[in-house]
Amino acid sequence: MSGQLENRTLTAEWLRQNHELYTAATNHSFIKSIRDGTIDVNNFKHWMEQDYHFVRELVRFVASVLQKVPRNAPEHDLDVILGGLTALESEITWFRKEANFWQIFLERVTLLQPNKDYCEFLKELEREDTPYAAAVTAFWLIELVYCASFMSCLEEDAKTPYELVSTVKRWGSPEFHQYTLSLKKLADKALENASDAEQKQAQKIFVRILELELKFWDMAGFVLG
Ligand SMILES: Cc1ncc(C[n+]2csc(CCO)c2C)c(N)n1
Repeated sequence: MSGQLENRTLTAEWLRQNHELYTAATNHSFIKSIRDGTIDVNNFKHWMEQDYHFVRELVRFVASVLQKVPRNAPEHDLDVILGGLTALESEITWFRKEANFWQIFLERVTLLQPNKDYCEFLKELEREDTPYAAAVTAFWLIELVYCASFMSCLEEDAKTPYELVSTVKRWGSPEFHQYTLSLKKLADKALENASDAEQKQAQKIFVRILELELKFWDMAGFVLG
């Protein structure tokens, strides 16, 4: 019963409506190459150096979501977002440690256009005129794409290379999946309380994020000489 009820939420409806784009963003050839063990390590390094800088911008975005949590919301709602924000600190530490292992110099990275475009979009979402409903929906989806992508690399028949297992466990773990479900609940609750115009705005942002995620993976495929 709960499954059926869950499917009537707006987030579930938008996932259905954008099934093709969502599948493209979560079954990308980059992820498939990790899953089947054929990944070129240079592609992986390339993704990692770009993603580190993206995650740094994401810190500001998540802080903006935190500020928008309505004051009359249950305490738990603020705690969920705060948990996401604090998790980013260990995320950044992890990136630095991994970068050391892979001999990546994070401070020398040139941001590529798809990354710049995504960070610019985050800046738009950080603005005060982006309502909470749209912002928390965006946050949920950004996390979901990574969770769904990396979960596939942990399936029983996956041949994920040993050196990448710790990476895929970060985002493909059951704990992280639970976290994305907590965010989904917050997003659906906020969307239910939002006006039609705000719902439409959130829906547009939803599609834009899937497009940007797809382009971000595409970027990982290009290895600079
Ligand atoms: C392009 C891009 N999109 C989404 C994520 C996902 N993500 C960002 S931070 C974080 C951990 C939160 O605790 C996760 C899962 C990413 N890294 N890069």
